Amino acid sequence: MAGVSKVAPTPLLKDELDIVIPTIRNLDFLEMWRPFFEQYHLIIVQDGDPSKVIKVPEGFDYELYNRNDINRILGPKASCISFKDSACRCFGYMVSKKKYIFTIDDDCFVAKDPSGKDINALEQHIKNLLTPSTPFFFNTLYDPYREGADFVRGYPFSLREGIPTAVSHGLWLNIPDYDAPTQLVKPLERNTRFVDAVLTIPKGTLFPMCGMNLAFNRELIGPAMYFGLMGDGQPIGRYDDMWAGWCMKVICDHLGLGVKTGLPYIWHSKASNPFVNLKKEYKGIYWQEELIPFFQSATLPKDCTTVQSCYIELSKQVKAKLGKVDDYFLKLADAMVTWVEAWDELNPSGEKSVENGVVAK
Ligand SMILES: O=c1ccn([C@@H]2O[C@H](COP(=O)(O)OP(=O)(O)O[C@H]3OC[C@H](O)[C@H](O)[C@H]3O)[C@@H](O)[C@H]2O)c(=O)[nH]1
Ligand SMILES: [Mn+2]
Repeated sequence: MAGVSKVAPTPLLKDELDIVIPTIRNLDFLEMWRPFFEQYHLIIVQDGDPSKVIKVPEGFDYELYNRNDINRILGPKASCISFKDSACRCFGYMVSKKKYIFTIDDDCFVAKDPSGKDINALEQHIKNLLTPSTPFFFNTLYDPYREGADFVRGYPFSLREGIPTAVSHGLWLNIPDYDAPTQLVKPLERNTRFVDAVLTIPKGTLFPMCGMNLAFNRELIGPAMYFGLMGDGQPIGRYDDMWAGWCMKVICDHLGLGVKTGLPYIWHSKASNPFVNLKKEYKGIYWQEELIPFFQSATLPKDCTTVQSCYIELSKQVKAKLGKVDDYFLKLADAMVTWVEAWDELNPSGEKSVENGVVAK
């Protein structure tokens, strides 16, 4: 029948996916997401003062962890989980028992597409994660697995099967995720451009991963999604997701896993204070000129076939090569090891080898 879509509906994955929210405030923002989120289990990571009561709207199924809970559950290993920084969200990844994670900030709302339709960001992330990635050869018509698109002429047929997708990186309308200097120079700039595309990030290419609107396959890449030590007592902030993205991408490239960016958009409503952000970011702005070459040249041995072994190997290289940049990286390298140890303690199902993107049973 004309006009009837033959495309199978996107699976809800409602029993296979947790939504992780880092927060310091009441979660009224969930009211706007209710049609899309109400069927899912939420993991709320409450940052800051544990005695503060976080109000969650009625009807949501959730577990909430504050700093006392993190300390109780992890004991001394809690030292690897940031305090007073959104990086604390990674604790939610660790305690989840589900195959997929979607993490979103509490100042991110439902955006509308150019037709005015509400965007179900979660549905789009699920589509991105359930369809393969194509990091080895660029498809100029963007996502070839999308309805109404395909591989273009000249695309090798031997590469059209693609590889499993580990990470889906969404974007933001309204307040873009700019660094503090850019925010200061362009305080009124708003992102109004809706680009209707999903791209695989090519193998060997790093990217700035933002944790605001992010989903991933926890079974494929979970142990690499450590949002590095930031916030209270740390010399840097707002590089937690960047650190995770660089470590994750090196490991995905090594194990044959894919990373996508683009749709879905959320509406980012609140610009955080650029002066506060500058204080948090400034060391990262010059450190990253040494960090990026490190990650660009990082190689992992063939016998690193699990995410955990890759991550431990990467932590050794961080300690050996970035300690000269600042002692902070010696501490971060140790925290990376603590994170994996804590992950394995809470997820005793054991390390799984990943060969060319396929998890060994
Ligand atoms: O100490 C804190 C501060 C905030 N949170 C929670 O983290 C989420 C992001 O906070 P906010 O929207 O205020 O900051 P942004 O600058 O917009 O965040 C971006 O940059 C920093 C991070 O990389 C973040 O992922 C980016 O989105 C929000 O849910 C707060 O409640 C916290 O847990 N602890
Ligand atoms: Mn925000």
